[in-house]
Amino acid sequence: AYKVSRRLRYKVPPGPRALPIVGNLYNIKPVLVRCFTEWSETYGPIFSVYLGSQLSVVVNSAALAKEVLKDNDVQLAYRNRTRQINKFSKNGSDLIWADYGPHYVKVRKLCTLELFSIKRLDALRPIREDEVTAMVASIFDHCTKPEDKGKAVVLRDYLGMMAFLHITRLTFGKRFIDSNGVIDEQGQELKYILNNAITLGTKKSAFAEFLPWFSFLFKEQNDALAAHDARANSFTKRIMEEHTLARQKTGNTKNHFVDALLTLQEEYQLSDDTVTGLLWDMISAGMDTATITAEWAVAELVRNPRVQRKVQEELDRVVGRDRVMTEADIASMPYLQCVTKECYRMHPPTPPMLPHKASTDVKIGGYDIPKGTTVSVNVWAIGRDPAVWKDPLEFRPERFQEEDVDMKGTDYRLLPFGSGRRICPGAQLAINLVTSVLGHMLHHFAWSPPSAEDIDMMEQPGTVTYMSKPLEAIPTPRLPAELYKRVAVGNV
Ligand code: HEM
Repeated sequence: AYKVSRRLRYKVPPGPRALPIVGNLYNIKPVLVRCFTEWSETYGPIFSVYLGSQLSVVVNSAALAKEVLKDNDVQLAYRNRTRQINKFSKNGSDLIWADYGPHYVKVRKLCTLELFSIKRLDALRPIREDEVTAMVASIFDHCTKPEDKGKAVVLRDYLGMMAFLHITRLTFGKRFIDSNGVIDEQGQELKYILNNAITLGTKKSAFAEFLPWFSFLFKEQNDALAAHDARANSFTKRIMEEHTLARQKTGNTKNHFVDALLTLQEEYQLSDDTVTGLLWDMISAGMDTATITAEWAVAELVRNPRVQRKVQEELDRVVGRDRVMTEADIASMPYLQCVTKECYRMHPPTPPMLPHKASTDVKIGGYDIPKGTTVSVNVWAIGRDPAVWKDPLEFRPERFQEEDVDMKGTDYRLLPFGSGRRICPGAQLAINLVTSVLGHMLHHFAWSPPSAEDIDMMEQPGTVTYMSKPLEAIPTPRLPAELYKRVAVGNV
């Protein structure tokens, strides 16, 4: 009766037929962005989809993205927390899962002014360069072994390790790897926690969130979540204690996030749950995203040798062949920056973004969006929309030389980091890291495909867009051997 009365009161966007109880869980295809893009061709640029009984609205055009992220920014700045996420995030006491309100505003201010300030990003640059050059060194070691010469490497292995070491170092202030290159005991524990979080999110009990009839699975889920929480908390507590001790001993405050948060805890009146939640937010938001973008970028460059050569010409002109590039060189390499942008256009790593939730009734595209509805922006579809991009399926960085399009939230055609008050606070950090990774990879190596077969450019199922098949490519060194050393930094 409630549903019927709601249906009569509201004119919600059209969408695929939803069954009772399961909604559209029965006909959602595994690669979410492709499924949503197909549905937008059938039902229009705004459509409804039911995850169980939860109404979700997906928008698929730049004009509608503006309505969501600008015109109704405040009203759509809540988050939808499932029971499981509520537990993980301690009822949204972090940033990612907090509803918009005084807590959110305070924590967001802390992120903008303190964690992601230009000064701090600059102070943390040596960590980025250290990890990128360490990755280059290990690819070089591998591909120059006589038995591996000319063979393809699985790039994700290297990118994943670099991203793991970078984000954990940035957040927890430690490199969890010993002098033999083996992940130490604490690092193994961290890896376990991260993998377990993914497992918990994909277990059958996670579906119980959408299907109340399966709530008997909650018991199993609750136990697993409590055990996970205890391990993650004890890990974080130990790291925090180590840092507090080191600070007391040396009197020095380091630049990484754990030290920053502990020293600002009183000033910003942050609970322990918020400090812990913020640390894990940075790890979960900042790890896969960089790996995904860099892997797609190299895949595009292997498929487009013309573009690869053009970047290498720019690198040789600006950096030369007798030194290693640094982030400071990026400003002088406009074509490399266009390549990064083109990759974010075609392969945004979190394409339906994080769903926003309506805190009140709003109207989008002339339709009613009742309070409590979740709203997603399909930035993958927008980045490939022929109405706004010429030849959208062609990887052509030159389009950004012809027209400068901002990718940090002011142009609704290109929104890899979202826009408005919930825009990704790590956007500049991510752009710096990915551009630096690409620059180093192309300066140090020429990349070629392992066979004449075209690379599989399909996405993996899920909400983040990993390549369905990890990229394999052959690296051929192009600089003198002494330039392949890790540029290690000490205590940042
Ligand atoms: C390629 C890299 C990245 C991409 C494409 C990306 C993209 C996004 C997107 C689309 C959102 C959701 C925006 C919204 O809800 O409207 C987001 C949120 C967020 N990102 Fe990123 N991100 C990246 C890297 C990072 C990094 C490196 C960090 C931190 C170290 C980070 C931290 C966050 C946080 C904390 C939020 C939640 C913001 C909020 O809810 O207010 N991200 N990101």
